[in-house]
Amino acid sequence: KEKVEITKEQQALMKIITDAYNRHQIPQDVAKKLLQDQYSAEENFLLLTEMATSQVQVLVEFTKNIPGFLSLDREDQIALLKGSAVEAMFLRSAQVFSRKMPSGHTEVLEERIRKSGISEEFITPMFNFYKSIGELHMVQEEQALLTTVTILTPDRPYVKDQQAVERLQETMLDVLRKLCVLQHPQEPQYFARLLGRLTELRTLSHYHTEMLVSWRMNDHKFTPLLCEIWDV
Ligand SMILES: O=C(NC1CCCCC1)[C@H](C1CCCCC1)n1c(-c2ccc(-n3cccn3)nc2)nc2cc(F)c(F)cc21
Repeated sequence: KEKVEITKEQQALMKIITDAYNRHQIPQDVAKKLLQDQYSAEENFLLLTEMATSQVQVLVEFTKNIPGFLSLDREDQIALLKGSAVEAMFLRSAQVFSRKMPSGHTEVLEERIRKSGISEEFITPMFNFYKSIGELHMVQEEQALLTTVTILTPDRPYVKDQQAVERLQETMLDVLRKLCVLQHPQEPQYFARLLGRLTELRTLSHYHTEMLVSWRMNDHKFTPLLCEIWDV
């Protein structure tokens, strides 16, 4: 039975990433807003575009704290951000949905999102993903590292130096693997389950353009930043 040990530098790396992840929360708590009031499809769409725009800005700040990210080729940094922004947004949405809330709140939140204007066909896969993330009961270090691993995906479109990204991602995967073994000793397959969610996340993210244009309203407006990031 090999003894799993997180080295001093891996400890330091995890602290930098987790602190950065927690520092860059979304300004106002979208869940609280959705629990307070019921909004029209237009208002919900505007809320989504506002939240998504600020999430991209938060993501850019977060990546600056990933050791080694700023040493990557500048254009590759952009390609990684563009390629992971939608996945990072769904991952953060899943983490918001999975937060412990007073009893009954999650049900109200789910109902508000179901009725927000998203077309029916995407509701099930989205909530299946949210619930599968919730079942993992990730600690914040795991959440931060999972987002980092998602950002450092070497095979995003237009990445030139994939090996450099692969080396960074492997560094993060090694820490995440050890953390999973230490945090979930009863579940030797936990790390594999965690990575399996990234496959589910990529599939869900394939729908996002269709989800946007099928939002139950006319004349969908996007911010310039979202036009860059979302293929709309
Ligand atoms: O604001 C949200 N998510 C943000 C984004 C940035 C980071 C923090 C959360 C939305 C929200 C905007 C208002 C209407 C109702 C949905 N949200 C979503 C969501 C829904 C659809 C999409 N789409 C992406 C492409 C097409 N649809 N993205 C996120 N899931 C959520 C889960 C929550 F617990 C939850 F609280 C909100 C959530």
